Amino acid sequence: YKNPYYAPGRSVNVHLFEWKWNDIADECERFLGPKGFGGIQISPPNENVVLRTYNRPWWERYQPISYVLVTRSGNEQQFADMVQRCNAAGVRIYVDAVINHMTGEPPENYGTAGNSASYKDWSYPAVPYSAEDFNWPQCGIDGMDYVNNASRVRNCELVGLKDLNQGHEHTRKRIVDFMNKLIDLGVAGFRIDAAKHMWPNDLRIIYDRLNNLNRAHGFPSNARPYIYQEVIDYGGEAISRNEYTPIGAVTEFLAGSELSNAFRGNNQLKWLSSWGPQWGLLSHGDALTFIENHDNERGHGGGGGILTYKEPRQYKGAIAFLLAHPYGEPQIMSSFDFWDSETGPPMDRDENIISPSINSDGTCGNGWICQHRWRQIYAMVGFRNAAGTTGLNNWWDNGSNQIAYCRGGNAFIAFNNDNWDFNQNLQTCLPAGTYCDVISGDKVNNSCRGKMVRVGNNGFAQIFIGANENDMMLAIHVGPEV
Ligand SMILES: O=C(NCCCOc1c(-c2ccc(O)c(O)c2)oc2cc(O)cc(O)c2c1=O)[C@@H]1CCCN1C(=O)/C=C/c1ccc(O)c(O)c1
Ligand SMILES: [Ca+2]
Repeated sequence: YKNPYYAPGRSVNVHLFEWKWNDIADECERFLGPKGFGGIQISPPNENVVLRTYNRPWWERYQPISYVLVTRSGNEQQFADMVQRCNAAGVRIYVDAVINHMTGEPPENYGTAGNSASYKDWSYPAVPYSAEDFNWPQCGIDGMDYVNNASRVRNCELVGLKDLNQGHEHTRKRIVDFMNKLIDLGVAGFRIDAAKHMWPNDLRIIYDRLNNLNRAHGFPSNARPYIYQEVIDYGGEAISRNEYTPIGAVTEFLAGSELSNAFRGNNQLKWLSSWGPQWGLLSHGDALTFIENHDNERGHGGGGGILTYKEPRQYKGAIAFLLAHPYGEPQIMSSFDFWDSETGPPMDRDENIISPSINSDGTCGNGWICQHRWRQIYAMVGFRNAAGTTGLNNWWDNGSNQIAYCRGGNAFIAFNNDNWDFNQNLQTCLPAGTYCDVISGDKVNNSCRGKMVRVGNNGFAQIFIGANENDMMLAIHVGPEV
């Protein structure tokens, strides 16, 4: 359950938050495939409640009405078409699975597929779920439960959302059928939303009933779905992410909080020489790493001070470090612009999601940020692919915020977060030759749009990063990006 089954040579997952299936399929063929992305996390594909009263907040997609595959992102046929086209382009699809709960008791009682629910009777007829499928007695999780009552965190309601009982056979069957349908359509795995709120043993039983990945989509035989479990755990709670690592990978929130802290300048970059489990992070094979996610980029997913696209220079630096370092399975966020913690995706007056527009320089418009299309970010996807399975070697630092390291003999990166120039003759570990710094400009048929770096026969090169340059890092690597 810990293998993403990326196509050969690919290594990075991008969360295309709230994108429509048709737009994702197009993006796989026109950008993500060619640029060497490994996979996409998509928004929950199952019917969610229509929260018109709150002006369609982003979190309505985390309030299920049924497992019917119709949302504002598209219908089942468009979903199947997206998976088929993305797999054909070498890009995997991971589904955000909301299986801890259904809706609460919002003013509306119908969903994006037009199905209704009657909350008073605990009835969700389009699944179908009834009272027996939920945890009793009805109770609410309060703040203190997170600290000292693990059972209530699992068996009580998260912000009033009706809490399913994954220990009940019928409920399990409905969940397993939902996930197996997606596997048979060709997806490579799942993000398990709110995993902290479900018993690990119930989850294990559910995972073990999932089908092997569909070989018609290019997966090897007996390939188990990739499972990464959302467990928000900064320490100090009754529930530990270590309860979930035996059954799948886990979202490592400390990666984002620690790298945000370091690249904000609150911790010297030199300390990152020991980055990984020595920092208290999960072991390598268990960790899905990221800077920010769809929840904490809005500032209330805990951890505070997480870097987002709103602070581009430090943000790009932190992402470059995350992607350049061998630790973890990294995921990057691709957001729409927001100005408060509720804002939903860009929509027209009929509340349909508006597609991203693609500008002539390759960036997005129509309210979409498309971080994955920022040169400094997609360049680091190519860097990580080129680094492959190599480790980290030849670490160098200046004792404060200038650092550099190699990935085997394949790649070299340097960072300057001090306020004076980085100007050093360093070992790049690369074969002699001329390389383009992929951060400062694209490499276009063997000429550099940005800086050029000349590596001598001994692997050394003069590395310069001015303190006031647009970006704080310089990255060079061998071979193709894909
Ligand atoms: O103020 C809110 N929520 C209370 C604070 C955040 O608590 C939530 C957590 C949560 C937060 C911190 C934890 O340590 C934890 O164990 C759980 O996970 C969720 C997962 C869901 O599928 C749906 C939800 O409504 C939530 C949620 O409200 C607003 C209004 C309702 C939705 N919401 C939100 O803020 C929605 C947040 C949300 C939605 C989806 C997610 O995957 C997520 O991580 C957070
Ligand atoms: Ca629960």
